[in-house]
Amino acid sequence: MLASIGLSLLGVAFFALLWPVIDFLRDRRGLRKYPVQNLLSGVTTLAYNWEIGRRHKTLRTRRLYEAHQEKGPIIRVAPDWLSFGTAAAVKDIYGHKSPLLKNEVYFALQGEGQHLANMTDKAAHASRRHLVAASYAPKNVETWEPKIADLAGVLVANMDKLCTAPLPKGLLPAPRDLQFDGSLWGLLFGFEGVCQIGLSLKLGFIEQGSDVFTLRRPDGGSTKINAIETLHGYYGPVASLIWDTKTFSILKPLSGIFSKWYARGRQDRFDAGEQLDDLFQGMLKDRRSGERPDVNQTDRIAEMDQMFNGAVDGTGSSLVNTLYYIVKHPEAYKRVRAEIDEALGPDDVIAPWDKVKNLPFLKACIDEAGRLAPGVAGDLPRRTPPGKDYMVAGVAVPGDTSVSISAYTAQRDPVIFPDPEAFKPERWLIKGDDHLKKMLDVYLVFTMGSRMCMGKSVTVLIQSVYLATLLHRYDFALANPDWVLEKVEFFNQWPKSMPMKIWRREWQTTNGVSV
Ligand code: HEM
Repeated sequence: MLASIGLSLLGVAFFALLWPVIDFLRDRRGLRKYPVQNLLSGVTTLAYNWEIGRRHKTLRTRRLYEAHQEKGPIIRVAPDWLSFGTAAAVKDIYGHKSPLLKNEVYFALQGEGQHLANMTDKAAHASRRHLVAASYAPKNVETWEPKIADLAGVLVANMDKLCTAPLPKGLLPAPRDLQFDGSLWGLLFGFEGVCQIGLSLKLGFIEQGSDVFTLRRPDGGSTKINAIETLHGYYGPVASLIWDTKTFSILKPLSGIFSKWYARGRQDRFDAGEQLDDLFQGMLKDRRSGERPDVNQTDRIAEMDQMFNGAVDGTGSSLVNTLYYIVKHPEAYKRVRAEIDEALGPDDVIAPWDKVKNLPFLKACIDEAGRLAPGVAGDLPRRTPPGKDYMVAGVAVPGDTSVSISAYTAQRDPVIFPDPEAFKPERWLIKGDDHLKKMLDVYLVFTMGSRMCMGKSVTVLIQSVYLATLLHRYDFALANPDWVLEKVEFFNQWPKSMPMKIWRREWQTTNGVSV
């Protein structure tokens, strides 16, 4: 009896292992002609999980980019998934007119509720987007700015304490002077800034200089957590497992665990009659009709999950990367500083939005840092419509196949971005032809089309105020000119520590007194 059960199990296991190989050999989709990313990419999606999860000295998006350089413009990254390597694919996959839907990975990401980024039904997505559009509208910057200005004030008070003596020209900072961790403060500011605009949630990260937060548990008790560390600890395994949508279900019960607690706190404030001007408010009370909208609490929790992922990570890592590239490139540093100094007076301690919202070179630095190091680095797979071929970059892709091009790769296409590895903010300021349009047409940091990021105005405000405030008041130096910022990448890119020397600039105030 036992022997026959054993044999049956062996048979099932053998078939389960063999079937993908048979399927690969049958090649019903005709994808075998494309080079594979690794030996198993044509056979099992686990090959993709492996690429995400494995430790390697080169980051995953970089490896994929290099694989495209070596193997060609189309690579099979999973049995039914093609990765593209030329910017020509961007519009076909993500553009306004693209009929492609998000692929099944986004289904897998749906826990009990759905958020905008993982909704796959077009009508439901359009209706949710319409509902929250008024909350995200750029005109709300006026209500968001005081929150960010207050935060920047606390930041400055802390930065002043980290300042060391000015660095004499031509010298390197002493190791003991590398007091400012540009990654830590950037991530903290991004997280706190987004939470204040999104949820009116004051975390106290900038006051305390750490991500420790006390969560109120549903049972009335409280738990201290390292918020950023905890989220990254969760999203690391998620990003590695999610692609194998069946295996991922074991992690699903964990999704939303913290968002539930944050959402409860926000809901309590609403129930107590507080009318807060934040992004969450629109899901509690329709900003147009004043009615209670058709969004349940599980969906609100899901929206928060999305915020604690791309929104805080994207903003935090942009702050870190832009400061890194500026400080590393003396010419850009000088130019952006001159631009900021011209816009702000010596008495402007916190950069007012009104004075920094139209600084072309600062904006170019942010865009260029995003081009080289997109915070949301992972592939955003879309599915071709079933039953017919779909053209991507001039190539017929069979129906019901996943396709993607990572922002990291698209934004290094040398046809659109000559000298692609160089940090050249000035490329965004070239005038006179359709050069800028060509670059924007393939700029994928926020993706594009109907699924484009809704939080761009939020993050642009946070980034402009943070960077202009810091660059106006302080000087920075990395350990040495060759120092390189390291990162961890799962789905988003997380910068590792960036020790810098920080010191107060000296300049003349209007009444001639040096401050
Ligand atoms: C530099 C910062 C940011 C980056 C790089 C970024 C990037 C992205 C990307 C790539 C997507 C598309 C995801 C996909 O297709 O799977 C997205 C969607 C989204 N982002 Fe952002 N994001 C940033 C900041 C924010 C902020 C601050 C918020 C809100 C507070 C936000 C809210 C959203 C929402 C709601 C969506 C879903 C849009 C939809 O599918 O309709 N993002 N973001």
